[in-house]
Amino acid sequence: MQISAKTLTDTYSLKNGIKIPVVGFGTWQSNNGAEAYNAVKWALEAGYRHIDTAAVYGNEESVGKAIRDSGIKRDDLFITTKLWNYQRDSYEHTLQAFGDSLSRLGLDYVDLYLIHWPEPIEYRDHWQSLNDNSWRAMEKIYRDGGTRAIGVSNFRETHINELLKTAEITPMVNQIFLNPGDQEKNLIKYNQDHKILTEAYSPLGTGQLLSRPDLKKIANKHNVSVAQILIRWNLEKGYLPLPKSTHQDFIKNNTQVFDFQLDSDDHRLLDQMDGQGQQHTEPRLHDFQKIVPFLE
Ligand SMILES: NC(=O)C1=CN([C@@H]2O[C@H](COP(=O)(O)OP(=O)(O)OC[C@H]3O[C@@H](n4cnc5c(N)ncnc54)[C@H](OP(=O)(O)O)[C@@H]3O)[C@@H](O)[C@H]2O)C=CC1
Ligand SMILES: O=C1CO[C@H](CO)[C@@H](O)[C@@H]1O
Repeated sequence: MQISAKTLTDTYSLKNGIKIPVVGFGTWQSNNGAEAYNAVKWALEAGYRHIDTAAVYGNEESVGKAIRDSGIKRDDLFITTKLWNYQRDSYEHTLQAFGDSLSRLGLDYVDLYLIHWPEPIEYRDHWQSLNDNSWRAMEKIYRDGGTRAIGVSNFRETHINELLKTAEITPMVNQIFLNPGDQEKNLIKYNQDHKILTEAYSPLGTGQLLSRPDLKKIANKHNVSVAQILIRWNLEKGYLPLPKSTHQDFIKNNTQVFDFQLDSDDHRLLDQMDGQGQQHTEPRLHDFQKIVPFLE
């Protein structure tokens, strides 16, 4: 399918008019230090201008340093970070968590700030009020210019419906697990109806989709990699993929998604993959407490 984007710097528009580059670079499981630093450095060299991180990834310092060292004008970059569960038991803690993320990144503002998960296990019995409090703080951060857009991640229809009952500013983005194996058609329609841009996390299924023979067949037909097919599928659907890699050759390969297009046979095969393989799941939060000591 033809798409209007021709490069990584082409953009979608959020409902508040802010432009967001059509592909973002993922950084989960890129360790703070040389790994995350080099990955972001290579991504920026390869042409990415949109970087996705999160407090819980533990790498905001290295991500921020690579951004600052790149010499690229801040205005030309789009940086997302996310509010982690443990830091959002109150309005004040959300404000504090945001300030901590900004200092770790070494930036004056971010472009997008997301609530990372709607229903942290510990707060399950009162997730509505938890989200209301965090969202009020997100609105303040937005109004104060700390972020150019606000949104949510892993929210289902019910979570957004609840949020909309009290929100003064409505979410601009919903970042969800999305790839041909889990196509989330209803949630995407809901996002579209509410002018919420859908961002696709784990577009390569955290690497698990890359060895599928049916995808390899499509990739071979176009003489590209499976990763390129999956990123291109997202773009042709109008979503915003966030592929991650720590290898310079993969990082470059994943940018080359504008010189070929999927045909109707490919789309039919890709559509049939819905529901096959890994599906959206909620993590056990305790696992993350151990790996990110500064958030405990
Ligand atoms: N909001 C949320 O709750 C979540 C958000 N995310 C965001 O989405 C991003 C992407 O999702 P993620 O689950 O990390 O993984 P992806 O689906 O992007 O897959 C990444 C894996 O694919 C490998 N890979 C990447 N490109 C290639 C290639 N061209 N050839 C071969 N292998 C390749 C990587 O290898 P290697 O790294 O070794 O190079 C890595 O193992 C995250 O990094 C994060 O920013 C992810 C999960 C949850
Ligand atoms: O962004 C994230 C990285 O992946 C984790 C899943 O294992 C998520 O919990 C988290 O939201």
